[in-house]
Amino acid sequence: MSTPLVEARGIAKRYGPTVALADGQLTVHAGESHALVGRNGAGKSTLVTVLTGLQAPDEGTVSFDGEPAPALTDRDAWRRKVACVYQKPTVVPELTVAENLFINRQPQGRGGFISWRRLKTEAAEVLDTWDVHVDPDARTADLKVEDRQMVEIARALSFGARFIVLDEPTAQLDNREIERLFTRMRALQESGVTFLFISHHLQEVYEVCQTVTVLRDARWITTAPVAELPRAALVEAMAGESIAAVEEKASRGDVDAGAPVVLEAHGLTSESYESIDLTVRGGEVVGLAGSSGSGKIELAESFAGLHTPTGGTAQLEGRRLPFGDVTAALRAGVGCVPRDRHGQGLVFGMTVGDNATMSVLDRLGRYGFVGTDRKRGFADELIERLDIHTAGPDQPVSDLSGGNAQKVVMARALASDPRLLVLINPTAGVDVKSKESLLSRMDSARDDGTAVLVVSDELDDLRRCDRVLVLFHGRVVAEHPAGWRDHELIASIEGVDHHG
Ligand SMILES: Nc1ncnc2c1ncn2[C@@H]1O[C@H](COP(=O)(O)OP(=O)(O)OP(=O)(O)O)[C@@H](O)[C@H]1O
Repeated sequence: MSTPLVEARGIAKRYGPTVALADGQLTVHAGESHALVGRNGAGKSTLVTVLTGLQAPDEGTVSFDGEPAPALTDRDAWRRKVACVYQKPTVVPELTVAENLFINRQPQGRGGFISWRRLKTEAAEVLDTWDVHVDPDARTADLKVEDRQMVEIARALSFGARFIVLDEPTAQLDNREIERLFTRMRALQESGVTFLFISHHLQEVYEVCQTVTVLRDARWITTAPVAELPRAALVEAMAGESIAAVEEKASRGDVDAGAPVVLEAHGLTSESYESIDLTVRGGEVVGLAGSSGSGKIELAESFAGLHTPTGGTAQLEGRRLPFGDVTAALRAGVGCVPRDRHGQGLVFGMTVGDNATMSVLDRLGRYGFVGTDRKRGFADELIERLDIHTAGPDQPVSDLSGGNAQKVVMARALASDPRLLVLINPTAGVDVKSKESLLSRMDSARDDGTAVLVVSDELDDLRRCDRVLVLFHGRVVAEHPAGWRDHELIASIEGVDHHG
């Protein structure tokens, strides 16, 4: 067989007592799209930091095309080999696309000054070569996520790298954008680009990859052509147990039509949506679906104080819900899993336990004093209930894997026993098994009579809802009671069965 483009052998990496990787292996051949999958905390991101030269492994070797990887300090040599496009942008938002493409290597004109004209022409050339339709003069912050990802890919390719790691690239994209990304990936693959694709959406692995590597508990488990590893076997490799145990079916009881209305909104309007009327009863789970510009996220954020309507009212259990104030919304009884766990969800300098319990400190102890044991016990219970992979409540949240950090956000939203639970893409970045445990937390909140509003691009999440409202250009255009067929929901999300 030909020399692999990338080969990592026996990679070990420890952080103090935590073994992030004990035996990481990866062999990627030129021209393939290779999936890297595993449960939250399995070691995927750790392997990527080693493969991209951001960290040296404690043990093991990496080679590219049969040659040992460059020295860690030789950043230019690494840039010519590999790049990773993360969920969080690595481009500078305030700069233009052209400036980002040539950051730190601007073409120089006469007298050593930066030649802005040349910079723009060369940027346009790079974008053109890789068929990226983005204005080089656009401010990067104004780009849509999919365009920002393409600019990052083009930048990596312009350095000479032909191996691109995509770390959960679909997490913030809607269905149509995902299809476009896959089309671009296939085209780039034909031009000789090789991808390592990390995703918790296994159907995507089957759609766009030819080979898959599974990590579990910090170890390499298997590498196989995707065609030879059916879904059940793949989940079993990831979870170490059979699929039946992982995906026990959810039972969804009917909502009590006489249950009291918990949330009632009238005529809600903002720059993102218009004239929205909405009611959610106790024990009811209402889904909000729509494409990325539909206003569904802003609408849900309005109830948690994260987005401010310009008109209309909302009442929570008969009391007016204050807008634009997160603390007031929390006090009024709203728990929220926000869309951005980095910006809105977690305090990264604090421990897992402090983050999970910070919204309920006043309830854990009187007069602001909280017994450490009490808090610890409460945090331990949340960690256990949500299956959070951590060394314990004292571990800083910044040390957690992405999916486990998301579970801490969920723990915090549930800790205050909210009357209304607002969940925005709650299962983003969460592995198959943890997804079940998160969704079953949603089910038990419903059983306790909580009203739940969930925004998601995941059909699996929306299937758990009693009804799904579809937004299109800021208006509710369809309502689907539970039991809808996938194609019906997708058609109304895409605006096919109505005239928005
Ligand atoms: N800087 C760090 N300090 C301490 N522990 C860390 C650090 N980075 C990662 N870990 C630990 O290493 C383990 C592997 O984490 P990693 O981020 O590689 O997992 P992952 O497979 O990418 O998970 P996810 O799917 O949730 O993103 C986890 O237990 C994590 O808590």
